[in-house]
Amino acid sequence: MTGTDTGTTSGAPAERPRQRPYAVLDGVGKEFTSARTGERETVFDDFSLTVHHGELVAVVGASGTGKTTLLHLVAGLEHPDSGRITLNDGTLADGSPGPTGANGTDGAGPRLGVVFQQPRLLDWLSVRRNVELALTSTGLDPAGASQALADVGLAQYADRYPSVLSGGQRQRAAVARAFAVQPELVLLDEPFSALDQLTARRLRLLLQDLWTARPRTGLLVTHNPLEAAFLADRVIVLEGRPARVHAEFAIDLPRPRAPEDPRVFTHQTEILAALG
Ligand SMILES: Nc1ncnc2c1ncn2[C@@H]1O[C@H](COP(=O)(O)OP(=O)(O)OP(=O)(O)O)[C@@H](O)[C@H]1O
Repeated sequence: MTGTDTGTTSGAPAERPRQRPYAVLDGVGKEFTSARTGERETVFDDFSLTVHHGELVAVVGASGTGKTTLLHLVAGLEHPDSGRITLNDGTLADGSPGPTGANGTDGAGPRLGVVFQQPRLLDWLSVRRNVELALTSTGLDPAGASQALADVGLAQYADRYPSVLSGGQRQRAAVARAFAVQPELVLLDEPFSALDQLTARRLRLLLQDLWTARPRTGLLVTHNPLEAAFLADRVIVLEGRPARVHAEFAIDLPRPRAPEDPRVFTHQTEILAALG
């Protein structure tokens, strides 16, 4: 394991942060009805995975294996048909039919920060207002928006509208919105795959800076083995239908990491090989 920790500042006896489970999927099953054939597709069957406190787990795998579904299950956007999902020891969802919304909970689940492939900003609000809205809707002080935008290098663009920003700046704003709420869990769904290579590289470095400043717990879905090796503490390779963990890699490198570090490259090569 690396030398980073969860950022917990309490003087409690040294805890092993990456050994405490945070997100636990236990025997999860998930089926969909295929829009094309009308048949049931079992994406997950008896699937288990644990993400530990302070750990960033990257999920890679061929298209259609269920990476985004996995993220949606953890976000509470999809409900498992069977099994159980717990976040920080609280049940997020179990396989029983329950109320919709926050996946069968009373809606007071843990605070999530989510970054999607597209920034999903509200075009009629300034960047600052977009971030403020995330803060107020989670009961936080909107004044935190300025710092969150400064943290991603957007201080001087705070009062502009998303439409006048570049794609990279918009995605920076989306990252600011996700991190502004001080999330317990960060969910990243191919966050940089819509950007050109240079911009994606800069955003990865930014994400690493944010993570190094304050390590968090996270799940990153990506098609990019370099991104997985560079950012994650652990990489899982999903394969098959129903999906199973075909391979798993611990990325035991200290942060900050350099994308061109040969050790990152070695892990990238291993992941690529596992992807076949
Ligand atoms: N809401 C839905 N309704 C019906 N089928 C769905 C739904 N969501 C996902 N699926 C199906 O579940 C399977 C897994 O989809 P998912 O998007 O999780 O895969 P993925 O690994 O993220 O793929 P990609 O890398 O292409 O984004 C696919 O066959 C998809 O069509």
